[in-house]
Amino acid sequence: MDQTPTFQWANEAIPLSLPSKFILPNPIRPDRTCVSHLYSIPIIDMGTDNEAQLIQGITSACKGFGFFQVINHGIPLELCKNVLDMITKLLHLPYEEKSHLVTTTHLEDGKIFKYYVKDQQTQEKISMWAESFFHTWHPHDHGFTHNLPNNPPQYRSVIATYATEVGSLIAKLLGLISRGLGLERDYLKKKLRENLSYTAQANYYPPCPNPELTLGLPAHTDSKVLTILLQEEGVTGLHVLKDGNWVAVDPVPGALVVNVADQLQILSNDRYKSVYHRAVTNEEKKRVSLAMFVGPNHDTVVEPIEELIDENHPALYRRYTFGIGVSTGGQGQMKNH
Ligand SMILES: O=C(O)CCC(=O)C(=O)O
Ligand SMILES: [Fe+2]
Repeated sequence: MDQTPTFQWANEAIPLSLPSKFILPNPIRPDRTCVSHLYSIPIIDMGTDNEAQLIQGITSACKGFGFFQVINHGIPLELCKNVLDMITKLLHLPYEEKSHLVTTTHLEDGKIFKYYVKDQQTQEKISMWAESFFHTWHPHDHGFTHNLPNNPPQYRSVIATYATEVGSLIAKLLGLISRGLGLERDYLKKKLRENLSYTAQANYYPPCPNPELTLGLPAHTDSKVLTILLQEEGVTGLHVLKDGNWVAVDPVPGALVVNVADQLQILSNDRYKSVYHRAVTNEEKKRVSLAMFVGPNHDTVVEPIEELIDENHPALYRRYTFGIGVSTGGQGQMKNH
């Protein structure tokens, strides 16, 4: 039984100083790493009529940053707000009411998990200052909502509506990304056998007494194909690695953050990069985000796209079956979704 001071479930009072089990070793503390304000990730207007320009913008963002924000994406902003509100309500429930959802098993469907990293020297687990609610989803088959909590009462219906909207956005983005790679619009969809797997992670970062000593999520890349991240406005927490510096991704009102994940890097034979990112915490404000991941199915074969390989661009990855090739790493450590 873990006797160290409890984390801070979202609804608990914040302690005056950070309990030791959250304190990261020096080299990976966020205050030790440089945060650059020289760059910001590209903002792409999905509402444009100029598709050639849209494809060009997405292509250059996938090559340069591996991240971009989309505006005029077609998902009602009111719905996005409701999603973040539902997540906040869920994680604000008294611990007794949500304890049945809490797990120590990584990636359990419909469960709340707390990430940790292992101290390289002592092998001790260091907890992240966050709660993450993980579940599967599907754009059309809303049966997945039975694995979601029924309190708050609208949680299931709000996430179901959002899932359909995000599904359409993903379909559109996969088409534009395919075109940007010089391929037919439905290439990636077909390559992934139209048989995609969908997972989601809602993250809640309570205010933290010493944000310089801990993280909300450690540096990681996402393991699927594409991630669509909805983040709360008015508080910055996401950092993206660019040329060795961390770049803060300030929320743009109404925008969603899109990032290339590992399988798209492999499919594109490294034309596009799956980039390290992390979440930092904040002294005054809580922060909420929802990452919607789309990836290959367990039995889908992944390999660099044939059309992108020639003498000058030899295949950089071997062919493998997604469910076998993906290493989950240590339980609860990042590489995860
Ligand atoms: O909260 C964030 O901004 C980052 C979330 C994230 O990277 C993830 O859930 O994989
Ligand atoms: Fe991530």
